[in-house]
Amino acid sequence: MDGDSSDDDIPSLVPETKPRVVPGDDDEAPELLATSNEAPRGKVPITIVTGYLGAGKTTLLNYILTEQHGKKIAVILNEFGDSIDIEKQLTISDENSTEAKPAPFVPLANGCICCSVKDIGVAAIENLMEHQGNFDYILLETTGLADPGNIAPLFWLDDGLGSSIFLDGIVTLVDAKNVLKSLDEGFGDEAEKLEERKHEDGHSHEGPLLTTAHLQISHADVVLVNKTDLVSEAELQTVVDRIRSINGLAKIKTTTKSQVPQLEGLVLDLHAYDEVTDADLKFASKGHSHLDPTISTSTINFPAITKNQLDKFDEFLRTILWEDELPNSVPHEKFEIHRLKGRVPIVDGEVLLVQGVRNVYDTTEAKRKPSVDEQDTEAKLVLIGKGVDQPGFHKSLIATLAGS
Ligand SMILES: Nc1nc2c(ncn2[C@@H]2O[C@H](COP(=O)(O)OP(=O)(O)OP(=O)(O)O)[C@@H](O)[C@H]2O)c(=O)[nH]1
Ligand SMILES: [Zn+2]
Repeated sequence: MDGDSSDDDIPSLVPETKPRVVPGDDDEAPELLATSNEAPRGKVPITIVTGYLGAGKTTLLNYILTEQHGKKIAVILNEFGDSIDIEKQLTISDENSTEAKPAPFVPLANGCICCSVKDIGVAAIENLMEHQGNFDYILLETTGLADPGNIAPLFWLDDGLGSSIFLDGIVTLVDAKNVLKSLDEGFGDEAEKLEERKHEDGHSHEGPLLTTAHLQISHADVVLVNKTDLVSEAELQTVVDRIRSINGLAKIKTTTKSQVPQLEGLVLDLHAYDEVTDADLKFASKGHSHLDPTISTSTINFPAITKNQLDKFDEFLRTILWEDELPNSVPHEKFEIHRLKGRVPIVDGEVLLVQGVRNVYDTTEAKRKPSVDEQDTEAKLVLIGKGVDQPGFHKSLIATLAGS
């Protein structure tokens, strides 16, 4: 397959500067955004809080706004008056202030500031950034129907907002009582739309339903299974197992009233888009249940690659992420990748870390740990999505690396 692939387009995988690659429109040459390889110091981290209608997102943010956690957090709620409690806080804060309200940002007693906007648009965040110094963390609640895969690249990419903000991770709230139904049928209007679409297309054999609930779980770095008070132990376990089978990489915690046992690592400072630890990937590779017919997690294990194979490895990533194809014409069923993480040791070199969300991906080199053990010779690529558990992935990767 070397024939028509133009070598000029292959981004360097030996990053003095970190390549961040975005596919252009179909006929455009891909755009390559160079960024510095430094930790995102000086940038404000943002955690996206997503989850289905009524799952407990606002309850979580409310909880954080009133907790004493010693952090200055800016909370952006996507709907004004979304929660009565927040409204109350807004009112109280306004009363305390003598000035005309410089809406929409309201300082709260514990050092947080709160903003309520209809649109989670870029403008709200730019407005917020003018308050820089007043806070050191941003939490953003998306609407219940949001697809986090579309939002994440907004903050992950280095142009525009990404220069002052970095994406720390995605937290998905799940309603323990309703999530299984949402996964099987969609939710309310969505169920009807999905049903309609099926009829319009005339594809009754389209395969299993991909709902918003799937998208929110497959992109999550942390899943909080909330409303545990409404289900039995056994039901809760079923829910957790189903979520685990969809997303083998996410941390899963159960909560009532969105009361997370700790913020650090569960809502804040997730580092989901910069670190790729061996432990994360090992965990993901364990489960092979197929409890969900639509989305699953799959791991490709392969030997460490050589420096000469870096371009080939990148070709593999580009082909699966941008073209939804397996290179080397390996036959396959249709697939769709939502999230990707990998650790790929380079023989006599560093370890390549790979991050992907939908068709955007990023590679960085991490220093090898001094101890030489198994993780230095084994590479792992974890894929979350539709149809990612086909043996063709492994076959195609090995063939591509071999350069045939
Ligand atoms: N029983 C029970 N109710 C809960 C729990 N957590 C939240 N609720 C209630 O569920 C309702 C919805 O919670 P919200 O926090 O507004 O949910 P949301 O995800 O922000 O909802 P939308 O913004 O409408 O998508 C509220 O009435 C909450 O009080 C819980 O653990 N158990
Ligand atoms: Zn809400």
